[in-house]
Amino acid sequence: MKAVSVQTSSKEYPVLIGEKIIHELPLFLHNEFPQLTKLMIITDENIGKLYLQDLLEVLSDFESSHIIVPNGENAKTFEVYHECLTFALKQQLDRKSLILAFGGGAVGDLSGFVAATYMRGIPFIQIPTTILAHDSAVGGKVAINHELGKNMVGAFYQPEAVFYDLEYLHTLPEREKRSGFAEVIKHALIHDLSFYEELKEKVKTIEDIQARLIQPFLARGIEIKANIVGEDEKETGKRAFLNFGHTLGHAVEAEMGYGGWSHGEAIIVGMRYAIQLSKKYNKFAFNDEEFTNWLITLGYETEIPAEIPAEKLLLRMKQDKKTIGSSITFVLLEAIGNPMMMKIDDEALMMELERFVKKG
Ligand SMILES: NC(=O)c1ccc[n+]([C@@H]2O[C@H](COP(=O)([O-])OP(=O)(O)OC[C@H]3O[C@@H](n4cnc5c(N)ncnc54)[C@H](O)[C@@H]3O)[C@@H](O)[C@H]2O)c1
Ligand SMILES: O=C(O)C(=O)C[C@@H](O)[C@H](O)[C@H](O)COP(=O)(O)O
Ligand SMILES: [Zn+2]
Repeated sequence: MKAVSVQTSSKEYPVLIGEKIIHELPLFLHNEFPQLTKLMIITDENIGKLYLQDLLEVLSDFESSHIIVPNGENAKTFEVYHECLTFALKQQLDRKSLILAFGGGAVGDLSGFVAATYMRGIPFIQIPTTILAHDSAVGGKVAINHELGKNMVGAFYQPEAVFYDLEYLHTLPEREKRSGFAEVIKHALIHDLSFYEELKEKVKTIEDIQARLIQPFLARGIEIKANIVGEDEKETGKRAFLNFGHTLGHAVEAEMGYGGWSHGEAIIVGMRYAIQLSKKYNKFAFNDEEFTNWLITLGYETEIPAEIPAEKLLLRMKQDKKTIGSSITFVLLEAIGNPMMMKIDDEALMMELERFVKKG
């Protein structure tokens, strides 16, 4: 088992990573929450079928209820958020109750937002089940989507702990492995050249993204994220680096209809775009061709579907949370491991966007 401590100004908590570590949860609850009244598990249809029964057995000492929400981005809606609050009220959760977010990033973001707002905040624990969730379960960004923008309604609200049991990863479909690995690549690009080189060396095909092999990469990604969030919990400065690739990525997700492209698929294209901007406006020396070929071998889309007009993406990017006034601010790289922020004007962005839209 590996443990990473996240130390933010609002809360310190452990991220426990390893196979079968879910069995440590009851003791943690007994020790840390001696007055615990009820548990409410929020999970989705897939995880509900695969693992809910096991989790209920692990938690048999506790009074618990569960709600099953739709899979994927369909969980991050106002309707589902409202249903969760209604369920919590009907179950009479109180301020000594605790929510368990059991699933991928969508369940984690939704459940965290429910926990942050129910009775003005009750504790929650993340039990991530995807590769991507090495990112989403850590750092306390919780949110639901609005049709006008991704994660537009949310909070910074840290979990009490993250129990990352890697056994769950064995059932992940290939597409979800790929999606999650995109955030691992992001962590390497913004923070650590040798980590990036190691990823290229060890992950040559999608089959290499397996639970056992990926464990140290997930732990490394979590350490990188924990360090950044520890310094800047509420994104007043360097936390924005974790948004590398997301300005265009979120625009693509929204424009494709949430869930049309997965989060990781969209930020791969977003990172390629930010890399091009970095080369052009920030003297970033980078072998883009080699990077793109690696992504293609791993099965990623590297271009934006032709049916999405560049103008619409530009408008979406203007609603990015890093935009101040009407200036779109990008996370660019000076070198691998050396990110910075830069405002880029619309004309330059449009010019570069045209290159990323798939030619019919
Ligand atoms: N809060 C943050 O800091 C942060 C960071 C990154 C991403 N996110 C958000 O996370 C979401 C994406 O997360 P995700 O990729 O984990 O997606 P997800 O939660 O939508 O899960 C993806 C799919 O995989 C299925 N699944 C999950 N675990 C499984 C398992 N072990 N076996 C089989 N199937 C499984 C789910 O049911 C779903 O259909 C996006 O909404 C994104 O915006 C948040
Ligand atoms: O934790 C962060 O900070 C991130 O930016 C991590 C991102 O991978 C994640 O997708 C996050 O939800 C994006 O945040 P947003 O503020 O752009 O919605
Ligand atoms: Zn992300």
